Amino acid sequence: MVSAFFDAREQQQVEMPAVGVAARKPANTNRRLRSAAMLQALAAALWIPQAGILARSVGRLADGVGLGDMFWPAVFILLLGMVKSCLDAVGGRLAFRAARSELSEKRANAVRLLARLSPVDAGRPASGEAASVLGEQAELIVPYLSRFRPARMKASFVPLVILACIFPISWIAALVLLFAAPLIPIFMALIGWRAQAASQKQLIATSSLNAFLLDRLRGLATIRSLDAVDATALKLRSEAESLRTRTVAVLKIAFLSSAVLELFSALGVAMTAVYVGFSLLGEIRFGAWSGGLDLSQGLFVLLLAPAFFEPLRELSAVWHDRASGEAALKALDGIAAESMTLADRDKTGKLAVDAAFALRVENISFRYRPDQSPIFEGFDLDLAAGEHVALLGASGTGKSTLLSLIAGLAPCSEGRIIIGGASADRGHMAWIGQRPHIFAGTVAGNIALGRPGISKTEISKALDLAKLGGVAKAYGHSPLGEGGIGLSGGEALRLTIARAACDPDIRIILADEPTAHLDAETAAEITESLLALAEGRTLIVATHDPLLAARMHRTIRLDTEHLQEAAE
Ligand SMILES: Nc1ncnc2c1ncn2[C@@H]1O[C@H](COP(=O)(O)OP(=O)(O)OP(=O)(O)O)[C@@H](O)[C@H]1O
Repeated sequence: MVSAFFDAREQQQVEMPAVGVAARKPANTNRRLRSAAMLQALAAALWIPQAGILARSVGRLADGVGLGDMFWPAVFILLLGMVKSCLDAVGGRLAFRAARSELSEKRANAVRLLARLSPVDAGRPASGEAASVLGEQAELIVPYLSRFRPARMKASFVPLVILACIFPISWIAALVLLFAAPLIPIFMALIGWRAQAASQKQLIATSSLNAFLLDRLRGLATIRSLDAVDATALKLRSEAESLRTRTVAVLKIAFLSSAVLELFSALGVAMTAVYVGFSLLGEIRFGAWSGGLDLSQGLFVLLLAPAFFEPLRELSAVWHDRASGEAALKALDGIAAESMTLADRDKTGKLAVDAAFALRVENISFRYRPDQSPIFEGFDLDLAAGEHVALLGASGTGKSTLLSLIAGLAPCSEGRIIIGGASADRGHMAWIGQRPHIFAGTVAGNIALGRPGISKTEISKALDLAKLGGVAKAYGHSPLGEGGIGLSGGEALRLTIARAACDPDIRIILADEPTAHLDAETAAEITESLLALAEGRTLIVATHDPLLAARMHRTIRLDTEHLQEAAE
């Protein structure tokens, strides 16, 4: 078996919580994000009445009104300031919460889809890449939703309101702002296209560096033994260098967009200030409906001019959030796209759980990739309940593939597999693979695997059946190393047999070359343990071992050209 090296039960346990998380539907995130953005835009627009009161008060002071008359205007400005801060804070908080709940939903969905992926699919995303997208890159969605979206709404609403307030006072000031403003979005859009492409490349580089690193760390022993450390280090360096280049490219674009915006907003404000200044000095007598600007009007226009550009500057500051956020959303949504998924199996309660299961493979066809020649085409197989069968055949004839299809680790393109009279879920099957995963933990913990209702007595019975008592005694409460360090290949296999022996619901045992790479004595012991486990259960073994095959009720030869069945 190429990659389905884990216990089918473990796969199912991983799948369950993810489905549970996805089932909790958060409240309408888009609606919450819109309300948050509106609150923040309203807060920004409150500067207009503040500026109006301030300009009018200064004008009245210049006209000789006493300071005592400034009390109520000052109170209003203060009150408006407080309301503005509150609205901004509430809007920010709401946006952040909505963004986080959207992220959680997207993550749960991606995890659910990942858990549905077939472990025999060579095209599934690398673990490092999936971890990077889920853990690191997904976080970029939060600033995109909580900062960019409100900033975009502010930028499309506040400048228009300010323009509508300036226009009745001075059409020329409004015109200056109107001409300066569109240049900003045009340049930002031009830069934005490049920014998004650069961000996407940077995220891909991050994912591939993570995937590369994890893969090479797993194969460190092989790399050392083949003296390929230097070559691997060089490759790692070149991957890191490519990530550095792409990160710098993203930063360059971010700086460029800020520079463009600052330039145009500074020009717009400066031109307005020049006009207002000369107008107040009486040098310019056009552009205002009333002939010239008075101090209050001039000040009002001057106070609003920077506020006109402020939302656009804010938008520019978070512009790169959009590029990285959209790239992260795309990565998260596409992480499990176009991959082979596990076969759909009904979880039926009608199965007779106190008996072994019969198995019927009906006219199945299967290939891993569309460009590959079929491994099975119109293939049939019938197994009686409790029957023990060996699958024989030259390497590559599809023995492991057939076991995977029966386990539901990949879907058949045609035909069906009927187990116990129905489509059974994987909970009733045990997978004894060549490369069982052993977790860092005690022997007993590795057998129980946290499954509820497994008592100490059952574990000790399972240890006896798998002839693993000696090892468990020697380790006691000391943990095994990660990946089964401390166990021999044969002992690791026995541990898998013990795991299955603890589960009373197991009705079908699928064993993929359980005696491969073992010496004759250990192979014979494993065979005995396997037969003891399979008592009263249906057993299918893919093997090249004639001694193991001879102990089965029946052997079935899989050949590429034809299927030959030999009676026992
Ligand atoms: N995950 C996979 N993706 C694509 N092709 C695969 C995959 N796993 C196996 N194959 C191909 O499918 C064919 C059948 O492989 P399979 O592992 O089922 O053979 P097998 O009879 O179990 O071989 P062996 O006795 O060497 O274990 C082979 O040609 C193999 O290259």
